[in-house]
Amino acid sequence: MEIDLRLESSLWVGRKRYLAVLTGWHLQWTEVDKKNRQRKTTSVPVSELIGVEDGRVEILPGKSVEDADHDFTVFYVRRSSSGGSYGLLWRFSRTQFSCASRALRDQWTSYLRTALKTHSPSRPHRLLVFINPFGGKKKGRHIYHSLVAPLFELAGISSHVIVTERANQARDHLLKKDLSGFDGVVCVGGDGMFSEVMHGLIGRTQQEAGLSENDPNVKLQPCNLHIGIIPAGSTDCVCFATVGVNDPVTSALHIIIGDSQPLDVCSAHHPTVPVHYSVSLLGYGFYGDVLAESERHRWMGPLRYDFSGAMVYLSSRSYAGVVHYLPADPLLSSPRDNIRCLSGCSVCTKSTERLLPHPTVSESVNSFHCSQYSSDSSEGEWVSVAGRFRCVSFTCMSSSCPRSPLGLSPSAHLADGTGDLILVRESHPLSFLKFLHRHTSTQDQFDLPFVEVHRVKAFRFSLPPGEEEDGCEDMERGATRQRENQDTQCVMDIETKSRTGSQQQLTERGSGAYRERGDWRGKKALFCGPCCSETPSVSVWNCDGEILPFSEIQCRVHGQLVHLYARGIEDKAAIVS
Ligand SMILES: CCCCCCCCCCCCC/C=C/[C@@H](O)[C@H](COP(=O)(O)O)NC(=O)CCCCCCCCCCCCCCC
Ligand SMILES: Nc1ncnc2c1ncn2[C@@H]1O[C@H](COP(=O)(O)OP(=O)(O)O)[C@@H](O)[C@H]1O
Ligand SMILES: [Ca+2]
Repeated sequence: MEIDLRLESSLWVGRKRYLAVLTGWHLQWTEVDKKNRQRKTTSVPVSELIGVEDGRVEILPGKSVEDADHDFTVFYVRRSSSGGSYGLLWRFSRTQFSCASRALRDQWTSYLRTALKTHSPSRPHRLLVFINPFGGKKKGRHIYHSLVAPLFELAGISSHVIVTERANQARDHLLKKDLSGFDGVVCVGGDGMFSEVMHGLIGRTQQEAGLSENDPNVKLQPCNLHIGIIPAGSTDCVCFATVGVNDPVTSALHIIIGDSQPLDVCSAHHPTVPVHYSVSLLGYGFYGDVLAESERHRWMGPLRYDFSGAMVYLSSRSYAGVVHYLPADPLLSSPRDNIRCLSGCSVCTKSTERLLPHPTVSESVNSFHCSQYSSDSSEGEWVSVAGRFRCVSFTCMSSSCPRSPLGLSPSAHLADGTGDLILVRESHPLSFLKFLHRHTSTQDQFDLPFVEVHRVKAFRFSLPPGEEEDGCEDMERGATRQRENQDTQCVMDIETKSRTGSQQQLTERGSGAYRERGDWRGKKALFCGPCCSETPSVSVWNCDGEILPFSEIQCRVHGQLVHLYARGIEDKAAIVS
C-alpha cells in the first residue's frame, strides 16, 4: 500500500534557504533565493539514504553530535566520477538542515524514517561479519574497523564480528551455528574468503532443505541470506565484477542500502570428493598451475600471481583432455555478442522471469521454461572437443578484476544461469602471450584461431581414453610416475618450503576434503615447479583460488543460487552524478 509521505517546506542549509520536498521515493532540495537558471536541485532516492539523525552530526574523523533542536542531518550515497575506470565509486555525503521550529524538525525526521522503512524493506538490520586477517595485504581488520564499522553504526546496523583464526572457520560456522536473526553475512577478504562463506551458506541451505549437494543432478535450493563482500584480498574478482570497483566504502554502502544482485554458481563434482562451488574461475592447465605455483609464494602477497604467472608461462605446458559441454540457448545471448552485463541487465532480468515458478502456468510449460537450468541432458545435445589445451577455463560471470578490467569473458552475465567455457589449444608461446595480454586491454581475446568460447549450462572434462583417472589410487600412481621422472627434491620443496603456522592454515579451504594443501602435494602431487624439465601430463583445477587436485570434473551452473549486496556494474555514461 502506498503511504502518502509528501512533505514540503523551507529549510536552511548553512545560510542558504532551500525548498525541500520529500515525495514517496525522493528527497530533493533546491536553493530558492537564486535566479531560476542557477537553481540547482539535489535529488536523492529514498533507497539511497543512509540515515537520518537529530542535530548537527559528523561521523568523520569521529562521531560528534551538536544537538541543536531545530536541526537534523541526512546521510546519503553520492557517486564519484573519479576512481575505477569501469564502475562508479560510492561515497557518503551529509547535509545538515535547519528548520524554523523543533516541531517541523521532528516532522521531517519522522517522515524520513518512515520513508526509509517503507521504501527500503530489504535493508539489513543485523549482520554476521567474518574478517580474514591474513587476506591480501593483511589489512582486513583495519579496513573493517576504520571504514566500514562507522558506516554500519550510522545506518543502525548491528553486527557480530568474527576475526577468523583459521581457514574454514567461517564456512564451519555457517554450516553449524545458529544463524537466526541475521539478515546477511559479510566477508572481509578476497575471493577465497567469499568462497568459504558461499560454501557455508549453500551447504547449510541444502542441509536444511534435505538435499544432497554432492549429487550432480540435484536442483539446489537458493540461499536466503545475502552475502556482502568488503574487498581485502588479492584478486577480489567477485567484488569487482559485481560492483565495478574494489573499494570498501562503496561495498559497505551497497550493503547498507540492501542492494540485491543474484549470482550464478557452478557446482564442480568429482566422484570421490565433496562438491565444490565456483563463481569466478574454474581453470585447468595454466590457471591451475599458476595457483599451485603461487601457493609457494604466498609471502609475496597479491604479487604472487604475477610472479607465478610468469614462471608458469615460461614452462609453456599444455595438457591433453576431452571436454564435453551442453550449449545454452544461442538465441538468448552469446559470449561474443558484445553485450556487457551492467546494472539492470536485460538478459539477466529475462532469466529471473524464467527462473521464477509461475503459478498460472501448467507444470509441463513450467518445466520447459526452467530447462535452461536443468542438468537433464535431454534438454540439449552435448558437444565434445578433444585435444591438447594450454588452458580450459570456465566462468559464470565476466570475472573482471583490476588485473583484467573486462575479465576472462567480457560479455558473460552474472545471473543468466549460464557460464562461458574458454578452450585455448596448444599454441606457440608467443600466441598464448598474445591471448593473455589481450585480457589487459579491450582487444578481443577470443578472436584468435586457437581459442574457442562457448556459452554453456554444464560441462565435463576427462582425460583422453586410456589415460582416465581411476580415483585417488590412480592419482597416486600418476604422482609416483611423475616423481620417478622428476627431481624429487622439487616435490618435497613444494611440500615444506616457507610455511609459517598461519601460512600453513592458509592452505586449508573448501569442503574439507583435504585437511591442508600439503596433503595432496605429499600424497598425490600432480604439479611440479617450473624447475623440473619433465612436463607433467596432468594439471589441477583452480576453483576460485582453491586447488582441486584432480583432472576429471563434472560441472553445472545453478542460476541465481546466491544473492549479493550489490547491483552489478553501473554504466558510467548512463548516470549523471
Ligand atoms: C601479459 C599479462 C597477462 C595478464 C593476464 C591476466 C589474466 C587475468 C585473469 C584473471 C581472472 C581472475 C579470476 C579470479 C580468480 C580468483 O578467484 C582467484 C582467487 O583469488 P584470491 O587470491 O583473491 O582469493 N585468483 C586467481 O586464481 C588468480 C589468477 C591470476 C592469474 C594471473 C595470471 C598472470 C599472468 C601473467 C603472465 C605473464 C607472462 C609474462 C611472460 C614473461
Ligand atoms: N585466519 C585465517 N588463517 C589462515 N587462513 C585463513 C584465515 N581466514 C581465512 N583463511 C583462508 O585464507 C584463504 C585466502 O583468503 P582470501 O581472503 O581470499 O585472501 P587472498 O585474496 O589473499 O587469497 C582462504 O582460502 C580462506 O579460507
Ligand atoms: Ca552467468
